[in-house]
Amino acid sequence: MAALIEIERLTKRFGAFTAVDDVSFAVDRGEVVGFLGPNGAGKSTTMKMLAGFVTPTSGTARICGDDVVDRPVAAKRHLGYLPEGAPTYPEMTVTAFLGFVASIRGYRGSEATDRVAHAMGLTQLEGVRLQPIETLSKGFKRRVGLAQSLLHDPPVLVLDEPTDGLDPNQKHEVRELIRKMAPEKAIVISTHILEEVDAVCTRAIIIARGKVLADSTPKALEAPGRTLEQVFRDLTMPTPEAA
Ligand SMILES: Nc1ncnc2c1ncn2[C@@H]1O[C@H](COP(=O)(O)OP(=O)(O)OP(=O)(O)O)[C@@H](O)[C@H]1O
Repeated sequence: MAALIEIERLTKRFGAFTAVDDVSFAVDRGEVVGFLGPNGAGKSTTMKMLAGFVTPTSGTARICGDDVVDRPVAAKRHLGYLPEGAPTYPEMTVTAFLGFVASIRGYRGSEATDRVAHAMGLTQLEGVRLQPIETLSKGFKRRVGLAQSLLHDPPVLVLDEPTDGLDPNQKHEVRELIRKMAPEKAIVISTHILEEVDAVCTRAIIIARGKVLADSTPKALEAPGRTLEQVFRDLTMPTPEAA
């Protein structure tokens, strides 16, 4: 069976600058891929192309077999996407925003209400359900973003720094949630927290200057006797000649 995420030779250029350079990888059900790289490596741009927010310059991306450019609506149906930053519509309450997302996803009546309640439960948002999103702390805003990505229980999740801004307890909760969902889904998370990779990821892809430099299990990358941080630095620190 084909992988749930299939990326082939994906490239994005902004003018003369190549942000994502010939990136290929596939993600199967049950895998949690940690997408790592220094600032500006091309992680968010790759995720935005998967989510259909940025059009690739060349190459292809498919979600559950649907090409994100040729079949954008079908591809988005299979996908939960957490973008960087906070959700839009800051003046909406949490319940109203998630209700709006449920209606866009095609749910009506009690099914919509149940979906919203379930997503709020997974992300522990019940206590702030009637608060406008703009009045929430950074961590709560992040969880609203996560809740909208999970609402339709998609088989593929693309989460751009899901634990950014969360306190240690919430980080733990979100990692547990990702671990719990993992067997049923293909998940890609970008992160700067290397312990997170050890904690939740079955595989790590390291990218720098738009190119994939490593793609392996965290264990294999670390062996023998190296930490993931050392591997990350060795691969991504600019050499004096390149600088
Ligand atoms: N719309 C755009 N126009 C021009 N350049 C862009 C645009 N979007 C991204 N870039 C550039 O592409 C490069 C990759 O950016 P991207 O946001 O994908 O990196 P990242 O790996 O997610 O970084 P970070 O870890 O800082 O979030 C950066 O140099 C960025 O400035």
